[in-house]
Amino acid sequence: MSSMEELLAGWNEKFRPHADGAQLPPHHPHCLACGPDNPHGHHLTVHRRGEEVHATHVFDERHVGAPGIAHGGAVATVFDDLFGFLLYLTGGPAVTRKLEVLYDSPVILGTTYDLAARVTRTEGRKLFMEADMKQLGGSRVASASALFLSVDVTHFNQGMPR
Ligand SMILES: CCCCCCCCCCCC(=O)SCCNC(=O)CCNC(=O)[C@H](O)C(C)(C)COP(=O)(O)OP(=O)(O)OC[C@H]1O[C@@H](n2cnc3c(N)ncnc32)[C@H](O)[C@@H]1OP(=O)(O)O
Repeated sequence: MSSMEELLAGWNEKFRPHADGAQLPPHHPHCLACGPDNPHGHHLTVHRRGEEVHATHVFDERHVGAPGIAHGGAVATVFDDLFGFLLYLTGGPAVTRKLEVLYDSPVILGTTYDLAARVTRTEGRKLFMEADMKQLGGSRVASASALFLSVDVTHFNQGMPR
């Protein structure tokens, strides 16, 4: 089976309907944000909650920017990937065209944060999304908005070894 055939076979399984409350599958085992087999990754676990996706996350020393504080790029990575989990609810592949992050307060290493994301609007191939990151039961530390564009699964052929 070629890599592309394997990708397509796995893809169909991932896009089956997921029950409310269910843990959603990682994009692939080595995904930087959610892949369980990526030693540098965030190992994000994400659940469906109604029409939103939710995660709790603790940034660690691998994600450090200023001492004790998460790197802004690491925070953006987690938001981008969380948006990627909404595709299991919208039912088809899409990729990030635009991502904007607002950093309200430093994201502190070793602290648990709650994240939630939702689709706010669709327009043809365009998916507009919003997300926020909060201290547990507390105030918002960052928010993000994104535009994803739906693509055919053959889009991912561009990353296959030649
Ligand atoms: C298991 C497997 C793992 C699968 C793993 C999935 C993991 C998800 C992980 C998280 C997500 C990622 O990191 S994804 C990786 C990062 N992103 C990427 O690599 C994407 C790179 N960019 C691209 O490949 C391309 O630019 C696309 C596909 C995004 C768009 O190219 P295109 O298909 O040619 O589309 P294009 O004609 O430019 O635009 C389509 C429509 O959108 C509009 N449009 C374009 N940009 C904008 C904009 N900023 N604001 C408003 N509208 C816009 C256009 O005017 C047009 O409107 P109209 O004329 O139609 O009205």
